[in-house]
Amino acid sequence: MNISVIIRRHRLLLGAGTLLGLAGTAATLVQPLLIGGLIEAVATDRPVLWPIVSIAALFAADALLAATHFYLIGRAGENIVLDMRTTLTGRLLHSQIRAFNKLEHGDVFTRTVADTSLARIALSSSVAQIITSGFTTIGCIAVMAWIDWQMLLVTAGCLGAASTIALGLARAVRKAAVANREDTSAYGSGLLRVLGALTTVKASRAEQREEERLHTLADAARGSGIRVTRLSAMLMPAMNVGTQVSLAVVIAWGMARTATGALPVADLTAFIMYLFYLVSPLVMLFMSLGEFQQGRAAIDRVQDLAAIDQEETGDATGSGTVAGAPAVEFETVTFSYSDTAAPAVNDVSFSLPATGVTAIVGPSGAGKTTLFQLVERFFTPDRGTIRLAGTDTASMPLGELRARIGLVEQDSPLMRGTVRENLTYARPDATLEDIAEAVEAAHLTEVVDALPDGLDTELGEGGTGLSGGQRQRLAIARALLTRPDVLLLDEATSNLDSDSETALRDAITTIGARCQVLTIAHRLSTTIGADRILVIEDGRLRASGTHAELMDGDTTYRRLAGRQLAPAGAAS
Ligand SMILES: Nc1ncnc2c1ncn2[C@@H]1O[C@H](COP(=O)(O)OP(=O)(O)OP(=O)(O)O)[C@@H](O)[C@H]1O
Repeated sequence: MNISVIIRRHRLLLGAGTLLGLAGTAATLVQPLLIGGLIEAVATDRPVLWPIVSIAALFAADALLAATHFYLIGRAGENIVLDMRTTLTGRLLHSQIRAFNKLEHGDVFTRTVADTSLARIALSSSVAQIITSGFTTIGCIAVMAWIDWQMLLVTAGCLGAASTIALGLARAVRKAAVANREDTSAYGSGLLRVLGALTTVKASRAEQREEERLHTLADAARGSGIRVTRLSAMLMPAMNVGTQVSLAVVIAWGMARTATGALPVADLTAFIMYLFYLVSPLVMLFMSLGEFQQGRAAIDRVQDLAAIDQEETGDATGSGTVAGAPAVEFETVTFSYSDTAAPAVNDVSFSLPATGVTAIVGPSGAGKTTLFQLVERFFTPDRGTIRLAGTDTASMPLGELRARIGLVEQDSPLMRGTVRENLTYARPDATLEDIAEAVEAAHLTEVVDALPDGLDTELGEGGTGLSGGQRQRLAIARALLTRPDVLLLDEATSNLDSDSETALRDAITTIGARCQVLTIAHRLSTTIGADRILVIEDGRLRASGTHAELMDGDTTYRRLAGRQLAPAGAAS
């Protein structure tokens, strides 16, 4: 994301808002001169109607310009934040899984929600404020010098000292505010971490410990927040003292000079009014500079996140299928998660026909899930080729590749929403007949019929409201709705009751008749019923065959089958 491109896109609104702000400032600056003129007219007995009308018109113009300036800059700011958030969410959704896995979710949340807001303030109101306050400050000083340069020197001395203190304070406020943002972000991340595993926290009786940890984090945020308030609280009084001292000096010296006739009363009044007008823009200038600095730090954080590596979507050169080709083919595929790690998949080759059930078995950490990640192109192989219906997946458009595959993960992520919304997530245009067919193939018809509102039953976060087995079969039905050529299924390791287990096995058999089902099997009943079994160990394909063949010929399979297959303590 390029911030200057985003600003350029909104330059019209920002420019118009700033121009109106400047016009409003000019209107403010003329006011004391006109009031001085009015005083002079009264003093010299000249007609006062015209000065009064001009002052009233100027007040009205000032109010109108200020309101329009505020609205336009606010609107530009909201447009900028929308632009940044839309770009960021797009970049995150299309990011490479490898890069995304490295991110801390709480931090992503803070950058997307809070930092974009700070960036908005910096890019819209702070910049506009710096320009208009700067203009007012320079304008006031210029007019004051024109009225009486000696009194300006006195004022500059007093206000200059106060400004130096204020500048130091503004810098300290900025530093403290950055620390406060980091502390708040740490509390947010901590909270997200705990809420994401609330059942584990409860089961581990860690509520008290987590409460204390979160309290410590929240307390750190309170501490830095109080520091921001303490420093900000001194900013205004520092400027006020400067103003009061300069005001006292200007009034005393000015009155003495008016008494001798060296300074007209109207000039003294105008000078004092400019002195008042000068203070608030000066404070605003310092505060806006501080805000802008804070915003710049936020912009850096947003830009950092937006630079996340993107998935290659691929071109159309790899489209299409080759008639009669195997559904899935691995040819000497090798893949490591990092340069230093041992290969998670090592020189694996196999070929699977258009239909049937293939079970993958192997000890925990053998590389079974990694095979799925490679088929989906969440990661790309270091060596070798993966083909889907005869076409190299590396050259296939990503959308086409994933449309041909159905993926059902072990913990079957369902989302908050109705059963129907969950089912049609990958195919929102599915008809009622399509839904009924997929639900039937996943052996879920009776379950859905028994739900209080059928397909319209609301599920909780992560699909709560259904049993683990039902959740996984719902995920299978969801995958089936896209009519995939290949269904990748990571069987749940959790113990299913015998009804659920039978339903799952029957569903796999039914679906195996219409596409290739590649399942990471944790149950003996699945491998016994499979057309072929691939035994994976240490990333290598060590054997393949039917249950009977492998029981005879492969020691690893025999050992796993003896343990009923699910790797002991598997937690993948
Ligand atoms: N995202 C990742 N980053 C780095 N290493 C990983 C990642 N995912 C898996 N690994 C490593 O790759 C190897 C294979 O993991 P994989 O998840 O494919 O095994 P698995 O056979 O599916 O295991 P399980 O049966 O326990 O689910 C393991 O050594 C694991 O530590």
